[in-house]
Amino acid sequence: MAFLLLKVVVPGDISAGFGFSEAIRQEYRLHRKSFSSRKEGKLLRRRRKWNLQSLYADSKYACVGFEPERSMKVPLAASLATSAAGEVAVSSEQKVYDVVLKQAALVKKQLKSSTALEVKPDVPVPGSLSLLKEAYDRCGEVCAEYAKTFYLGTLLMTPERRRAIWAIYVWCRRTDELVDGPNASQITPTALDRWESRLDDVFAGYPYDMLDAALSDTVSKFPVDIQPFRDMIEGMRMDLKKSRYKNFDELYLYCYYVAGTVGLMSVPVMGIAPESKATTESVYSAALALGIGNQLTNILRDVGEDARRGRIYLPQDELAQFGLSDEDIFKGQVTDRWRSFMKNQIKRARMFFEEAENGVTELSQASRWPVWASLLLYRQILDEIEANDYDNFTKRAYVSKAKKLLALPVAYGRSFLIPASLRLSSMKTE
Ligand SMILES: CC(C)=CCC/C(C)=C/CC/C(C)=C/CC/C(C)=C/[C@@H]1[C@@H](COP(=O)(O)OP(=O)(O)O)[C@]1(C)CC/C=C(\C)CC/C=C(\C)CCC=C(C)C
Repeated sequence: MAFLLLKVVVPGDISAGFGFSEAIRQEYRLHRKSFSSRKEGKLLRRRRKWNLQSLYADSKYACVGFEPERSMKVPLAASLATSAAGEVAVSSEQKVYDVVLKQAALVKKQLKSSTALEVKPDVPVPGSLSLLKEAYDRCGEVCAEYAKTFYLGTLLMTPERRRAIWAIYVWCRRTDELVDGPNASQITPTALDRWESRLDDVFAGYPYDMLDAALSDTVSKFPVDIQPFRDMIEGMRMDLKKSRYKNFDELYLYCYYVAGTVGLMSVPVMGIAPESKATTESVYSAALALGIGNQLTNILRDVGEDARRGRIYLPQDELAQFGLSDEDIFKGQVTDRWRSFMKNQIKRARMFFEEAENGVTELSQASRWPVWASLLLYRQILDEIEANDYDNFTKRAYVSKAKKLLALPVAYGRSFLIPASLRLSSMKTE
């Protein structure tokens, strides 16, 4: 299958610093509060910006509880830092947050321009409807083959949303296969450029094959923007040329590219609950957080496997803070230093999941189950790493079938929770 996908794609060629400072806590609370009402959204956004400006002076990754490097403790304007060479550097979080704002604005614009998030009807061209159905069915099959639990979860969604999510899933999977599949060694930056121009064609309504046709149809019906798709390809480019991450800022950007983007692609399809009072950008931020949490977990689970491929995704400066080096990772011994380092990494990943939780309740009810399932199951991998006494060098943490089965009804139950924005606003008026 992977080979088939590849053939289609490239035809022809082939703290110590983890203290949770008061300033960070405030920003974190403020961010959570932004679920309280759309009306408050504008003000909170302005305050969030302001907070980011002030917080960036002494902290980055406000929601992450990560203490800044000392060199960042200088007044910065809107998270802009001036490098020694005089260039203005924008933090990864700010860059990514700008994408979140842009995505949220796009959806709001579409909402205003009449049709709301209603699915546009199929235009009946003789013969094309059955072809399209076949294309979507094929996407469903791929999804069921690669991600059974997730596939099951999508069955509760409305048929239009379900098939659109399958189409997005398949595009993501194919993109990932380019750099992670069996033929990854043959992938060049040029092949990725070609994949990106093919993506342009998909968005312009000129699909290359059946699976693309499903995505073409999806993006014509839902307010899905091309940017997160482009960014995912950028993440794959990054993976081709980079095997070390200096600090969390670099890792955060990578995680956004390869996983945060999935959240941004999915929300316009999943839809926000009509009764939700959350701001659109807060829901997007939560979606981003879930993607980042998933990817961080993925990285923590696969430390040994990645090291055997010569890759270390863990932030180098944080490893050094715990007296660890690349050599220690390659040796793969579970020492007390490693345990302490891992405890902090796990804590950070959990904070992203926690940030995502309120957002899930804001999604349209029928879309929540697969998202809860994904959150609960992926987060449990962190518990399994702990249960393995942090040996992620020789053991692959996994969630047993029994635990998976147990998580599904829990996820189902949670999908009936009322949106956090309603809970919080009713708490305020009581
Ligand atoms: C309901 C749901 C989970 C929807 C997302 C569906 C979708 C389009 C998934 C695409 C996933 C994919 C193939 C991404 C390619 C890049 C990649 C491989 C990312 C890693 C995923 C897991 O990979 P893999 O299958 O290889 O893992 P295993 O080794 O088998 O464990 C990632 C770790 C990231 C995936 C990111 C998400 C699933 C983000 C989900 C976020 C949302 C759906 C937003 C929800 C909304 C709110 C408001 C919280």
